[in-house]
Amino acid sequence: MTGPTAEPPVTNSVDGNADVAVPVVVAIDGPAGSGKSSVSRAAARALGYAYLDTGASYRALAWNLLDTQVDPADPDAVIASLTDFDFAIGTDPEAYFVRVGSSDVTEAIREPRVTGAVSAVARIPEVRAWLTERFRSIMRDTEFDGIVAEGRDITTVVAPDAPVRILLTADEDARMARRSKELTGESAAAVGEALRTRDRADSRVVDFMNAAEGVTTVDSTHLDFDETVAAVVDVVHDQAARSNPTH
Ligand SMILES: Nc1ncnc2c1ncn2[C@@H]1O[C@H](COP(=O)(O)OP(=O)(O)OP(=O)(O)O)[C@@H](O)[C@H]1O
Ligand SMILES: Nc1ccn([C@@H]2O[C@H](COP(=O)(O)O)[C@@H](O)[C@H]2O)c(=O)n1
Repeated sequence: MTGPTAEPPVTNSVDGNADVAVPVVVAIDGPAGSGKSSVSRAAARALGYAYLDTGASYRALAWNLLDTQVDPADPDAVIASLTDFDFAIGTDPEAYFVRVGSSDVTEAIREPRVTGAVSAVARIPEVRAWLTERFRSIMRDTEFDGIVAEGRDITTVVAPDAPVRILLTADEDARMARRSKELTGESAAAVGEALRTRDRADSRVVDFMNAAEGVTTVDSTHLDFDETVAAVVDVVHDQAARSNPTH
């Protein structure tokens, strides 16, 4: 399927064929609760692009391990599980889903038990390499004119050459308050602690707190949701035009 065209497709001069359109990759990283999933999906919709939630893939793997009673803290067992890990993720921002085998796990992967297990899985290098390959192939094969891919290492590892790279951030108080609003059954203190613990664990593996060279920071601490989406879309328009000045 092809999304509505909001941006002229970028042409590929790398292989010498200036007429081959390649999808524009918009890479977005940031800490937990910074708005990566919700803002990236809304920005993808506004741009007519696909949307790739890489964290959902790590979560799907963690869900599968819990479901099949494999210890997420046992790297050898986790690596062995990849052979049979059959997952699919929807990249149309209007029809997002995550499936493992025939189970729709779109909601289940957000449960605190999965969130609590995912960092252990994500620190295994073989898991990162396996998923990174999947992400690159999804980005390459998209039928949309572009794809907004969000996570922790998209600007630095998965797509360091993306024409648009953004660090989406917000201060810890703002992120905790937004997450608390969503998780009404849990105390603000518990939500805050879970968020801090996960960021601490994840940042031992990749740096998503500081913008790498060439990455534009969008700080949403004092922006509402729509203003944040607009700020991201503005960066895309500026940087895509700069990397493809003929359009
Ligand atoms: N600028 C904003 N103003 C107010 N609320 C926001 C803003 N940006 C995002 N939100 C809200 O903050 C919450 C967290 O956003 P989201 O789940 O997209 O973050 P995330 O970075 O993907 O988190 P995680 O990494 O934990 O999955 C959501 O309820 C979202 O609607
Ligand atoms: N590029 C990424 C994306 C995610 N992770 C790990 O997955 C966890 C869940 O991600 P969310 O964005 O859905 O919160 C996250 O805590 C990381 O452990 C990753 O390592 N790299």
